[in-house]
Amino acid sequence: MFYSSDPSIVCSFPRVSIIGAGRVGSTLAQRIAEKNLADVVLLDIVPGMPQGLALDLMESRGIELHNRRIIGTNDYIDTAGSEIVVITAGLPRKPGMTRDDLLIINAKIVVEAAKNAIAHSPNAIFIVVTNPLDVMTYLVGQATGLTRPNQQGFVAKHRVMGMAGVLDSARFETFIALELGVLPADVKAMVLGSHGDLMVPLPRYANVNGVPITELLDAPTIERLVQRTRNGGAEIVELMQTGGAFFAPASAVSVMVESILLNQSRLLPVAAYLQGEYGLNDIVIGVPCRLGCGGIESVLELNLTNEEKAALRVSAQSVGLNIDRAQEILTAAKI
Ligand SMILES: NC(=O)c1ccc[n+]([C@@H]2O[C@H](COP(=O)([O-])OP(=O)(O)OC[C@H]3O[C@@H](n4cnc5c(N)ncnc54)[C@H](O)[C@@H]3O)[C@@H](O)[C@H]2O)c1
Ligand SMILES: O=C(O)C[C@H](O)C(=O)O
Repeated sequence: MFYSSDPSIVCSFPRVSIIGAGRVGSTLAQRIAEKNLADVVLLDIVPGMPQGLALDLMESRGIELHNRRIIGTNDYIDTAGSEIVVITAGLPRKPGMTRDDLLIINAKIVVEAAKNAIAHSPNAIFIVVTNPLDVMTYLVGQATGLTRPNQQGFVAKHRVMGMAGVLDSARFETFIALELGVLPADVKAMVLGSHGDLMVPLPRYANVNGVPITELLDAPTIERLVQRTRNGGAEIVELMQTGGAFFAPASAVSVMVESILLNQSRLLPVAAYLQGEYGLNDIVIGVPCRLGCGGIESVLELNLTNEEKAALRVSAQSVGLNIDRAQEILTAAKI
């Protein structure tokens, strides 16, 4: 016997919209659905493609034992009311390119995506993935208005962030675990700064179940692992020849989504809009943040050495130059 439902009770799962249903976007949709975190809307400009991916993912639900809905679409109207919007739309780099070489082409795509998404989900938290990551996150902050003061002078910068540090840290942890032959989950590391050659891995903070790696590895070995981490994205681009990494990037975004939706307050390296933290202003760069239901709950200011501070500053300067470049291009194109 079924009881009739009370119409005032609305049972709904959170909704995460993913703009760009390519390799990172579609893998992320799978991770979110299979972790039973949220219903997913996959949006892409290619007609039929996100719809096909969504149907394929829906058909795996009975086998994977979850009941999350996955919708594929080319229309932002279907993203309405999303708690989180993840932007992966844009081109990946090819062998020989830097991430900064994607600046011009991806800036326009990302700004358009951000404007469309916030128009339909005004309360959403934005997670940017598209490269060059720090600059794209800055542009999303501007395009959505989240990093500008509203009429009451309030800046909703906690609702916009970029994913890079979780991935770069996972790479550093992987290389440490491979070197030492230990379980990857026992290794903890933190990589700050921009998502590029000037990223700032922090060996001082890396450890295996609390034992600092400086007690387990000699300085030249640590330096080799740091350099491999800095080159981690390019290493995969060179091997694959047709685009970049997507399994680990999707895992990295999914832990950020999880920490927000489940209000876990995890301390993760996140590309955040800074207003004075670490002596940096009006810039997006990777720093340790607590992620909870409101987005970025706080930025943790580590007691960095002078050398680490200088590396972070150099990293931020290069992001700043590219932000200026992107803004000139967008202004010239009247976007
Ligand atoms: N931050 C990171 O750590 C990280 C990690 C991996 C990839 N990335 C970046 O993420 C981006 C996507 O990578 P990918 O491997 O998924 O690439 P991909 O080519 O597989 O997918 C990109 C998708 O974006 C879509 N797209 C293009 N313009 C669009 C628009 N205007 N609106 C909606 N969709 C649009 C394309 O049709 C394509 O399906 C790249 O810029 C890549 O460099 C960043
Ligand atoms: O390296 C790339 O171009 C993709 C991504 O930023 C990565 O680090 O894997």
